[in-house]
Amino acid sequence: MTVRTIEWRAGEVILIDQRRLPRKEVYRVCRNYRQVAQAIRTMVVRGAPAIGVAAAMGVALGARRIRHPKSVGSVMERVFRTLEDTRPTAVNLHWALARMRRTYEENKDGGLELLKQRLEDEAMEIYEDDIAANRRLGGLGAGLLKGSRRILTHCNAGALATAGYGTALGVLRAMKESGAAIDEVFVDETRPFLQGSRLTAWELLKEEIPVTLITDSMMGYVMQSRQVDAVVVGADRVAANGDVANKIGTYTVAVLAQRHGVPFYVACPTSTVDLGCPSGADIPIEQRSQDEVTHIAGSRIAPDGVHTLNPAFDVTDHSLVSAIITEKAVVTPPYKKNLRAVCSSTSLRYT
Ligand SMILES: CSC[C@@H](O)[C@@H](O)C(=O)COP(=O)(O)O
Repeated sequence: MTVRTIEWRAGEVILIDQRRLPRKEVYRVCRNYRQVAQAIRTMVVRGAPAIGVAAAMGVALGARRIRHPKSVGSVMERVFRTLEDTRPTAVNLHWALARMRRTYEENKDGGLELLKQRLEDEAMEIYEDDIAANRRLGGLGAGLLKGSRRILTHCNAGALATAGYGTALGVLRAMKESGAAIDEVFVDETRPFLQGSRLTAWELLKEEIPVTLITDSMMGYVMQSRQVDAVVVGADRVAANGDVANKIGTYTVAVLAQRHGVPFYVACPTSTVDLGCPSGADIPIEQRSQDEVTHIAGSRIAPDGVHTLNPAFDVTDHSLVSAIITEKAVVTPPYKKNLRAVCSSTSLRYT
């Protein structure tokens, strides 16, 4: 099955609208960088690697529409700033924009047409690199999870959350491709945005991987009743000490996994590791609209005027993480030393 999450087509960015899944497969066409920024902000496209790729394509779109060489500097600064400000937690967004900015700096004096081409090439390379990284980490993860037949995942870390293939779901895909038996994948629905029930369940069904949907409040029950052999989730940012920011509720899964002796794995490309961020306490946590909590699919489910909280992510302490599966290696504790060794030594600080 091929899910086309994101595509560059002759100067347009085509995105599957993830807000409409699973009921409708609708594709949105972004013709300028502002539309890409809006798509990221409103979760048409979501998932750390996918929003990084979308932002990179947004930069290429921004450059493409420049007509006068004199305005390059001011327009490009606006493009970078607008895309930077879309979502704060997923470091892949800032990582991809840093890559695009380097390309911009290296080519800004070489003529407008060349600059446009170089930015488009770089965005396409970020796209291809992400798929390649997912495939590699999927293979490494499949080796690590060998023998785990009942797996639990949270949120959506699939093809929809990346340029393709997926991270946590990439591991499951690679397991299936290698002939490993998967008896059951528990997917919790992941309130409030329901990435688990709407997106992960949809992807796994299409992939013909056995999926059992549970509500978030059932996680403890399935672990306590010994129905789960391993947990694998994605990540939005991994700090230098191995603390992991991921979708709200991940911390709860990790605590339960430790309580019940279930290994808790994080699957992410090294573009999700932020060596410039010392610990989870330094990761900015996005706070989203209260409507996501008070409404489901447009219907109000809470009384008018109720106070809500809507942090989109939480941080799982590295002591709860059994291993971090990247495209370069499976990283185990001590994370501070081993993450630095595995990732490149470049240590940019992304905010
Ligand atoms: C490979 S995706 C990893 C994470 O980005 C994913 O688990 C997640 O938390 C997505 O959050 P979202 O708010 O849907 O963008």
